[in-house]
Amino acid sequence: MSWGYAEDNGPAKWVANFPIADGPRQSPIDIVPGEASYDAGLKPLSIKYDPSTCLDILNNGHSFQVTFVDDNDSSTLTDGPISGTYRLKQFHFHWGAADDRGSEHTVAGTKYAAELHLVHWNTAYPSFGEAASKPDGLAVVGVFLQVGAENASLQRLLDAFDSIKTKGSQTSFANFDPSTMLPGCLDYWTYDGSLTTPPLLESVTWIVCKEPVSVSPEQVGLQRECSDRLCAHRLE
Ligand SMILES: COc1ccc(N2C[C@H](O)c3cc(S(N)(=O)=O)sc3S2(=O)=O)cc1
Ligand SMILES: [Zn+2]
Repeated sequence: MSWGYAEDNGPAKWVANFPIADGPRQSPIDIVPGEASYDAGLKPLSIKYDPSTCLDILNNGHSFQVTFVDDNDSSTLTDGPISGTYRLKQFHFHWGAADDRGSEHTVAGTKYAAELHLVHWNTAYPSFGEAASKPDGLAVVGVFLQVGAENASLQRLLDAFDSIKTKGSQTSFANFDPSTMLPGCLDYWTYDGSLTTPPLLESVTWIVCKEPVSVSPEQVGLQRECSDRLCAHRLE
């Protein structure tokens, strides 16, 4: 039985096959702004994405993932809490069955409708796979999505979701600039954590943006409808 989000293979069961689930730096966490310490040594994030590195969009059975060419430094994350250069590998979303839940991180207990994860790997290591097992190997930028105005950038993704209905399917997806999905203000919370799904590796420097971006109720509905199909395929 592969991992998923159902009763018999969901997060409470992952520790059976991935004992690191009981590790010291597991994500997600509840971010309590009042308890966060201000670090004047932290720099602003420096994000430079090249839309021509956008490759394809795939339905991996748990989410929709947009993958990027990462054989050069065209799309990178630098500064912020990290040192060196991290390359964008992919981004994906987490959402739930209703508008009041879906995000993985919470802010003083508040869940958002969805959460975008932009996954980057440290070029100090030879490859993504190598970096993924190192404590400073990955850096994931998290952006909360809250229900409100329509998000034009997201709409282009949702239109593409229609053509990858079955689990494991993918389709080419070119010239998408993920920085169009970032909030205007890039203030962030940061902590050392892990992948939020198996293999749950404790190799992620989390960088969670304080400002959410908006999605319309219809857009969340569409994503949820797609995810229901994903759920259906999950049960396959
Ligand atoms: C062998 O090492 C591996 C390392 C990573 C992965 N991935 C799959 C994970 O599900 C996963 C979870 C991510 S999240 N929600 O941003 O914390 S990012 C990510 S992944 O695509 O990098 C696969 C193999
Ligand atoms: Zn994620």
